[in-house]
Amino acid sequence: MANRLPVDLERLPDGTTKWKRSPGGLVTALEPILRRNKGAWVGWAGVADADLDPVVEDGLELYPVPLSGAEIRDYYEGFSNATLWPLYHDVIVKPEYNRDWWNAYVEVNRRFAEATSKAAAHGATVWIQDYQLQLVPKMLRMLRPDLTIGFFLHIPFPPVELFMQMPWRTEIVEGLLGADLIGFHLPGGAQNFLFLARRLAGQPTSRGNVGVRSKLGVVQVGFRTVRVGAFPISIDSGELDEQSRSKSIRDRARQIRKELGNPKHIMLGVDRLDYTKGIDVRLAALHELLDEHRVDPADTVMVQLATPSRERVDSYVQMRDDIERKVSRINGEYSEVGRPVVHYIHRPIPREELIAFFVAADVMLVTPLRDGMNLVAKEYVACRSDLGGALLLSEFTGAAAELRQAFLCNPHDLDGVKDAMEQALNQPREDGRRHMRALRRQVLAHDVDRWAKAFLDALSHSGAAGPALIAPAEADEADYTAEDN
Ligand SMILES: O=P(O)(O)OC[C@H]1O[C@H](O[C@H]2O[C@H](CO)[C@@H](O)[C@H](O)[C@H]2O)[C@H](O)[C@@H](O)[C@@H]1O
Ligand SMILES: Nc1ccn([C@@H]2O[C@H](COP(=O)(O)OP(=O)(O)O)[C@@H](O)[C@H]2O)c(=O)n1
Repeated sequence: MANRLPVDLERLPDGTTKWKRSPGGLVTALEPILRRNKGAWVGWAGVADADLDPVVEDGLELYPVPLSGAEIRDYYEGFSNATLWPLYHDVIVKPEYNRDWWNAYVEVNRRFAEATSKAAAHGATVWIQDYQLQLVPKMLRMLRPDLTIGFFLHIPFPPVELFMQMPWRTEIVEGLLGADLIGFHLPGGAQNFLFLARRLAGQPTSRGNVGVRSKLGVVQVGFRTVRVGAFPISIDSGELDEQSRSKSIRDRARQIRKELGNPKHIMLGVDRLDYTKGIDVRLAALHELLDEHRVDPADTVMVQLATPSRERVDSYVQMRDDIERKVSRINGEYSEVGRPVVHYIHRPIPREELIAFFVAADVMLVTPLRDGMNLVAKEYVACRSDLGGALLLSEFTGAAAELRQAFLCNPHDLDGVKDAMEQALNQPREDGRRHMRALRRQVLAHDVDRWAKAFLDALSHSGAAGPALIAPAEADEADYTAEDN
């Protein structure tokens, strides 16, 4: 179950409807998993007031949950994306704490819990995805104690000092504790959560370090044991590797280079248009490198593919204006007629076209100020069987914990980003091949199947379905406390 179905319903001008792929990495990651495992997907169809019966679409069983226009405003755009999203992403913009939005969040979470309670067979396993649905685990457990419930958070779980701003912090922690297993991308998020479970919910927890896909943390909630772990998500890397080797993609990649004027260097950004992604940072870096004659506008091109996202949320409206102003300033100062330095596309791009761009690009720009994982970084690597290309990667992405051979940068340090960009543009070919080989080893070995298997194996060994992985009795008495620290 996730806020969005893997497809959005599109209403066409002639009154008919069709389904189209919905945006974001959560769908990229989960769609192939569900397809292979024959599960049902409960979620919103992406438009207001679509009260639809369950459907089978392209082999996937979908259970649409309706949202009214007011709920989209208050639950989705409001509490999910103007409160939780900025709070969990280091308060890059100021989170808004609005009581009406909170009430809508509770109400919609209840609707998701009820819809799932009706759809799930006796004793089924339910996997709840992401920050929009943090109250569902507890609500669903109350409705259906027979279920095994997992929860995975796709965005960062914030440091305790920031989470404590949340007026409904205890309700959220208690909501999550309804699950048998709570997964985060990184051990740090799991550890932040364990601290809050002690501090806010007053539950005893384990104190040792959480590992990656190992050494789960434990929260004792009455007679129930809730496990907490780190499971970095990934992509269907084998499939992408294969697709990117096809003749049609190779031909299209060559054609893209030609259409861009066969420049010496193509830099590429691929993101939802979101202030967390640091699109402004890479544009500022490029602008200064051009000013300092460290990048030559005659032989370098940047392409920014930006999927429209959350377009009615104020901070997104402002950010779009800022990005578009930066793009036109660079082009105004450095482009020639018919040869822009920055190509900016604010539309969704077909999947095959995107893969061809990955194959064509010499430097991939991934510069978020904060990102739970960032699947684009992994997709680029999976598409480079030729061992060409370079990845510029922000340290503040989940992906940076695994992709250590990238050109890592701190997006808050503009000089550092500029240096890393320049190095990536000019790296010697043999060094590039060595780095890309190592990156590919990581991404191809740790694919999305492995992620899902690690999570679901841990879930099947927990809660209603089996014995504790770390039995409370095994833990040192001193490891358990309900007091603050
Ligand atoms: O549904 P939207 O509001 O249009 O947003 C799209 C999705 O964005 C977020 O994706 C995250 O999940 C990725 C996969 O785990 C991860 O790589 C990335 O760092 C996250 O930002 C969001 O978490 C999803 O719920 C949204 O559907
Ligand atoms: N213009 C774009 C931008 C991203 N995407 C896809 O959207 C997903 C983004 O995932 P992500 O984990 O990097 O970031 P979020 O958008 O989930 O925060 C990737 O699978 C991209 O390939 C796209 O299809 N078209």
